[in-house]
Amino acid sequence: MAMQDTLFTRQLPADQFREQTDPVLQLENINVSFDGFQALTNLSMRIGVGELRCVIGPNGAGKTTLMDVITGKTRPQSGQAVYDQSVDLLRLNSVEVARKGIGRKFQKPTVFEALSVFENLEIAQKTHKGVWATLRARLNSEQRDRIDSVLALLHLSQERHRAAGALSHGQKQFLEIGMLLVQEPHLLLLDEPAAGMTDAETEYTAELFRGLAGQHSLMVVEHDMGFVETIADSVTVLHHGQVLAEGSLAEVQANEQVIDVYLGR
Ligand SMILES: Nc1ncnc2c1ncn2[C@@H]1O[C@H](COP(=O)(O)OP(=O)(O)OP(=O)(O)O)[C@@H](O)[C@H]1O
Repeated sequence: MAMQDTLFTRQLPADQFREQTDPVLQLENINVSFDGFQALTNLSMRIGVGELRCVIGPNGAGKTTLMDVITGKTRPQSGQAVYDQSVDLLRLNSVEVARKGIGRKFQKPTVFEALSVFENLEIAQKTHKGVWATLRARLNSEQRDRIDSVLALLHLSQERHRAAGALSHGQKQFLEIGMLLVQEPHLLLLDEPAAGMTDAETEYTAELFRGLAGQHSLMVVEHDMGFVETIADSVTVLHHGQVLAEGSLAEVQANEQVIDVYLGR
């Protein structure tokens, strides 16, 4: 069995009937305003099962607000957000959203610096299951195997006993992705994952995401167009809180409005 297979989200009985075209996430006419400022306007988009979607757009376009809505941090004034075709995300808080299988990585890595790499993954795995009380309990072999595969996948096996604070910036970013993967998410939201990485780390991140897609659905917010070009199945361009264009990378790159507001001539 390939390592990637062992990382597959535990299948639900219904999964065998699902197609990649089934939406894992459906947003319909989302509106968010802050004190009268309209941050998202009638925003609709859907992400398919196993799809790798990049979201691009100028500063202030609403990319972070979009992720905040999906993860229960910001409540829209109106609209619908349905996960996995049945879960109404707008009724859930951030913790409940995470438990449903939506993992989010913020731009700045937030690992526990004083703990080892392994302990960071262990805590992520245990707290996800809501078992703070049993934090001292030993991991079962399945959990340990999963941590080992995640360490290998992220090229962190050699660092397992090192304090997370001693890792390079790029390695911390990988560790944080690992902290999501041990929770077996269906949908991963990643905010500028390649920011501050070396060229080699960026290249490996691209390879990693390509490997994760198919087994997980990914929404990647990214400014680095080179990175977007290497990973994107499909791209959504946001502008002034609205979807300006959506399609394959080639399609959005050829779109005159996208060139004007974002890519430049
Ligand atoms: N809590 C808030 N209160 C008021 N305005 C906000 C709030 N959060 C976001 N905004 C505004 O909403 C708009 C969209 O912001 P958002 O952070 O979603 O954009 P972004 O596309 O993520 O930008 P960047 O690429 O700079 O991260 C911005 O004009 C921002 O100033």
